[in-house]
Amino acid sequence: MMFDMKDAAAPATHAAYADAVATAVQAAAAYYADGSTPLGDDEYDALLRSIEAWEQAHPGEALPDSPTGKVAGGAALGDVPHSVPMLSLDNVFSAEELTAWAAGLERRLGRPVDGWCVEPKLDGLAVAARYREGRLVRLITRGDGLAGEDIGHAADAVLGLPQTLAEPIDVELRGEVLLTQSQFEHANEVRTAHGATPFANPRNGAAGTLRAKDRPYRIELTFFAYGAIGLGGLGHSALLDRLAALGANTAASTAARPGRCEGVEEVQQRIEEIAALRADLPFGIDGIVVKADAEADQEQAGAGSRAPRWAVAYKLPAVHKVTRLLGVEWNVGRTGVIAPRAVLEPVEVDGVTITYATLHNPADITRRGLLIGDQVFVHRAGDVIPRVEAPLVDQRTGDEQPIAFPAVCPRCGDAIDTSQQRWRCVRGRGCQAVASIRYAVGRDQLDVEGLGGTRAVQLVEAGLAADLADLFALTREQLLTLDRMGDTSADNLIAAIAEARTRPLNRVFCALGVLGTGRSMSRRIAAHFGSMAAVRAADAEALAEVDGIGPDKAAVIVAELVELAPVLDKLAAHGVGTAVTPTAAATAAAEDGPVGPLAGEAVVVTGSMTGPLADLSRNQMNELIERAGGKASSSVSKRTTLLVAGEKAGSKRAKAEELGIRVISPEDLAELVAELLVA
Ligand SMILES: NC(=O)c1ccc[n+]([C@@H]2O[C@H](COP(=O)([O-])OP(=O)(O)OC[C@H]3O[C@@H](n4cnc5c(N)ncnc54)[C@H](O)[C@@H]3O)[C@@H](O)[C@H]2O)c1
Ligand SMILES: [Zn+2]
Repeated sequence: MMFDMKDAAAPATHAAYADAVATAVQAAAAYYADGSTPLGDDEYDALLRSIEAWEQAHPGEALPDSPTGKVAGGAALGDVPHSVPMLSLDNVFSAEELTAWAAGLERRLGRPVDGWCVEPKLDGLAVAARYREGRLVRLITRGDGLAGEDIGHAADAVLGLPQTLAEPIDVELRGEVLLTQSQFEHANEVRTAHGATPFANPRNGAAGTLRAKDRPYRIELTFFAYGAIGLGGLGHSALLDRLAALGANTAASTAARPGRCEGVEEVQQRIEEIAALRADLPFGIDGIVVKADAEADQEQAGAGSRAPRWAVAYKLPAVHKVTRLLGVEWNVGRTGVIAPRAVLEPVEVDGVTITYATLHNPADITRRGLLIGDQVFVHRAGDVIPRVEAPLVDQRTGDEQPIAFPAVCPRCGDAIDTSQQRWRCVRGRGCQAVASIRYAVGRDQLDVEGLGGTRAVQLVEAGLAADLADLFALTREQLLTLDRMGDTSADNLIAAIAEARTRPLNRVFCALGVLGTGRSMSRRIAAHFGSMAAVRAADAEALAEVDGIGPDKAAVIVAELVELAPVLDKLAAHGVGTAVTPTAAATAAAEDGPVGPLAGEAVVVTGSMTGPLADLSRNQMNELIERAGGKASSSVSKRTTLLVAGEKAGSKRAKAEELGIRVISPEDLAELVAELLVA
């Protein structure tokens, strides 16, 4: 199967072994007390496996407080004795281990197992619920397996755990109590509203809630029954049906319903099915439990001191991991929604490294009580976007900082509509329009003078322009309808726009604001394809041929261009960006290599320009160099062949001299490319 947890190597020395035991004991104590462990479950499991490995290699030397072989690792206690011990489960981590385990059970029985039951391993806490004449009289935790804690005070708030059964019988139900995802979200909302610290994850919340007494608020939990004492004569799947008939909630009410399987192959298949459902289940599972279904098989197999021999947990990779919240970014979507995103210290969850997680909306941040610098639980399952669950409040150092909420739209600077949970720029879609027009008319793109600041806002608000292509359709009469727009400014603006019509392809492309394509990438794309039509016709593979575009970026560019199709069509209709630039490839093919006064040169420009080049921006300089057949770049390296050093050239000049690179002045360069300057 796809899940594989490598056995950790045994500690090398006795001291390392003792350290490992101490770490595990501490983690388990925190985990069973209120779930506040700093270890992810897979880290704990790996630690336990390494402890086991050492103990197997050193028989008789195990430390007495070692967690191996104990229910709850010996960390939980209680004073209400259990009628029948409440055991844990042995684990397997792969299809091979499961097959070996099943074969072992059949060897022990001396016959094939008479059917299996496969069900979700609910990620909560085991409880025993005692009923007398059908009425709930006692609710107890698992504790150390022999005795647990009385948590009767919490019974009221546990949904799916009936106060009265459908029949007046004496019975003890066993099952799991957990917080569903929505119960967890609600719990943290209620807790932060009461000034209490949020729960780090649902399991932690379930543990804390079951224990707590006299809280000024109520948090609901959910019960799933999966066993009973006193309902003999039934196989496991029949027992589950009976529990449901008595009125208890079981996993049969969920998409991951328990099912009987005949052979191990069928078991494997159902495991895959339930694993695939995991991300969409409204509650957490940390594995899948496989049980021999027949009562006769169960009785004959019996139990060890920690776990039954007729059932096993097939563990799924941990979906909760602890990492650090480094910051929060606020991104404005195309419709103006302002969404916060958590920036995380990279952490691997289920084979994928995560650096971002969703925070949904500002209320969500408040509800989770997050601070920058917090250790947080992140959750990732399947292809769902990872989410931050909550901080580990007792790991705080005091250096954590509050998360700053934006006061104005981070994209256009206008006000934010905070009346809904999802914050939105008051401009809605117009926010994108203003920002994208402002970018498009910038000095290094279309360079339209007189369209900065409020003019772009006015055009968008008057409905005269929704994107950069609309600028080319503007008439003098339309402009004159705008506030504070006189004849002269209207004429000037019309003239500036007319001039922008003739901008070369690289600048028009850059003006589109396609993700990941700044000035220099736009130059490369323009040089490679030669026309907007060729860029639009390119698929990801063709785009990936451009220097610096990998397959991921190529796919993003293709997707963005598809979205921009209406804008590109309008631009083409206005004749903007349609001029054909001789492509680098065509030039090379025709002339056996690039041509021009800077052919073959890798050029870097530094310092301020003087002489004939004094007025050129850095972008214009780079364009000039490329028109002259050179390759412009921004940093000096061994590949650089020419440095143009203007006034106040600093470290780049020093580095070029150190590398023995030819250094010339702006005037020298102007002379070299004089032909192009005249044109
Ligand atoms: N992160 C940590 O620091 C830390 C510390 C201690 C333990 N743990 C985790 O706890 C687990 C060990 O705890 P455990 O002893 O409670 O055992 P377990 O969780 O591996 O398995 C036994 C438990 O599974 C539960 N369960 C859920 N669904 C069930 C079903 N359908 N049928 C039967 N039982 C079902 C029951 O509560 C049962 O007691 C390990 O997986 C470990 O990762 C983590
Ligand atoms: Zn905005």
